[in-house]
Amino acid sequence: MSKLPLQPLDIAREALRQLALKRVAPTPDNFRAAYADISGQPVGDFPFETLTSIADHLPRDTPEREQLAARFARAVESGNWDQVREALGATFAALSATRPSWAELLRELMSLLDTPHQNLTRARKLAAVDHVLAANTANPETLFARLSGLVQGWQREPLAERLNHWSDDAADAAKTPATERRRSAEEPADAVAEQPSFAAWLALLLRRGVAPLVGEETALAQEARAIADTIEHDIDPHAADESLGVRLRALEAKLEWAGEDQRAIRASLLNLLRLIVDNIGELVVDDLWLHGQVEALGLLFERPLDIRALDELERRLRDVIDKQRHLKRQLTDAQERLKSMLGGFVDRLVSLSESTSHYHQTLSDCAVRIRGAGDVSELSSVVETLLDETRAVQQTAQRSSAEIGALREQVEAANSLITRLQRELDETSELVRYDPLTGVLNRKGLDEAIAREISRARRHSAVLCVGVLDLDNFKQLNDTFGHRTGDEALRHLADVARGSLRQQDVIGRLGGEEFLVLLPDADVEQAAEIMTRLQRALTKHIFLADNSRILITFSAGIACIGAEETAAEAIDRADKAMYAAKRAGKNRVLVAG
Ligand SMILES: Nc1nc2c(ncn2[C@@H]2O[C@H](COP(=O)(O)OP(=O)(O)OP(=O)(O)O)[C@@H](O)[C@H]2O)c(=O)[nH]1
Repeated sequence: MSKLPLQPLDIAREALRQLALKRVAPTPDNFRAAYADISGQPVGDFPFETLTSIADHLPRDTPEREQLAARFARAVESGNWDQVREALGATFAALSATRPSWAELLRELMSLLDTPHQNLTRARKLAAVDHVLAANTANPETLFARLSGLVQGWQREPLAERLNHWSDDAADAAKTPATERRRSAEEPADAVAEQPSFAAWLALLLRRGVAPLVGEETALAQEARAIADTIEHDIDPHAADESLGVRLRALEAKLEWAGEDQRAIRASLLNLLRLIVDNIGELVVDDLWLHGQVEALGLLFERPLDIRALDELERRLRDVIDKQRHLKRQLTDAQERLKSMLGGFVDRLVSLSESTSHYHQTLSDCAVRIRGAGDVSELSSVVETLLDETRAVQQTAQRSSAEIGALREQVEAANSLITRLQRELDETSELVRYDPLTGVLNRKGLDEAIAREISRARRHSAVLCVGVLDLDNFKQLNDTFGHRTGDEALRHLADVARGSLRQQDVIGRLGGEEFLVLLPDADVEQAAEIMTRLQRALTKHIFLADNSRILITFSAGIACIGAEETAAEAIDRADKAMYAAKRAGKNRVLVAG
């Protein structure tokens, strides 16, 4: 009778028994040697180390993967190629079975788009899909992986409590008698509770959408709420209701008129604002900073207006007004001083001309007296008069010249004081929110923007990332081309950033060649892509200095502000990632751990 070949499990058991009998420690090497001895396969031929390292790196994030990885590890440990082959076969079979098809992926994506999530709005989900599609057109495999990642992320998101999410009104409306009447005998009760009726939606739209939009206290809002009441309590939405239709049509017509009025008012207000800004531009003659601000205001008008743009407009206008007020005070002071100096000057001139005209008169009198003089004694009295008068005129002239000299010194001192104050105001610019060199926010402006964006993100349960960006080898650029070119390079970076960042992103200068970017509604991956796009933009818009083309690069670190984290902590993490990017060879973007 032929002996059956031993099974791997039997061999393994026997190998362990042998080791125990021989009192040899059951280390992996000793076990493999015993196993090989019993199975008759030589040890040296089998790449234990390589395969063990592969087994160690297999993913174990799901129970199924854990099982597959354990099976592969056991096969490697057995040193048996057949088992390894089988384990690999099983792994591949499981992989192809678990990967969904494109159709399945898209179906799941669309279904998740419409699923209400606690922390994700539909708009944000659509924006994420849009972003993934835009960034991965070239490679279908990457696109598949990124979309799958998105789907898996959404699947992990907590669901919104549907009725709360739709609002209490919708929940109430869904349970109105009208809805109850619609419920058919075989329809499960909770299906109706789950899905508010069309009427409930319409009522919600009127109450929560239309009424606040037209102003809560207006007659239009009252009418919208009254129709919502009717829909919720009195009307069977399936029955055609004439009077409701008439009221809705009337409301629609009034809304259209109100909309036109509001559009006209908005356009007039914008025109007024533009006029004011243009006017400020005309008034400001020689202040570079103010000119820059007014230009920036003009540019803001070019963009589609949203609440962020209006915020920015308001802040810049306030800065301009503050600065103008400050300058105006200084100019008024200086004017007053000049006026009083000129007054003194004119007084001196008047007294000088008075004394000289008196002198001229005396000279003519003396000439008459000289012509008519009968003796020397008469002449000597004339000479004495002449000498006295000449001395008096000389003294007045000397006094006037000394006083005019002093006045001139005072005017010069006042002038240089004004120039110094003006320069200090521009240089420190801590009074305002913008960096005078680059036009982006300064630290003060950044602090305000961070506070604003954090509260906005927390209000909307949205993500907010920060990026710290530091120009590479800037000292070398300064040393080679001069400080002025260095300044131009900073300005160039700010200009390119303004063109490349999204409208909602905010950039500010932390100091020197270091900048901070706030990236609302972007997760770390999107934030890193936005910064990488800025790097590419810098290679497209090359910096020109003295006919040299200089490639400006930067290193950046990204961090998303955690729910329990302060902005300073996140910026600190981004800063560390930026330094890691420098150490890793510069010109790269790293995400903070
Ligand atoms: N032109 C100009 N230079 C500045 C300004 N602020 C700081 N700097 C210069 O920026 C340089 C920064 O040098 P480093 O800190 O050594 O940085 P780096 O040369 O960019 O080196 P890495 O950061 O390691 O790539 C210094 O020479 C500063 O004098 C500025 O407003 N204008």
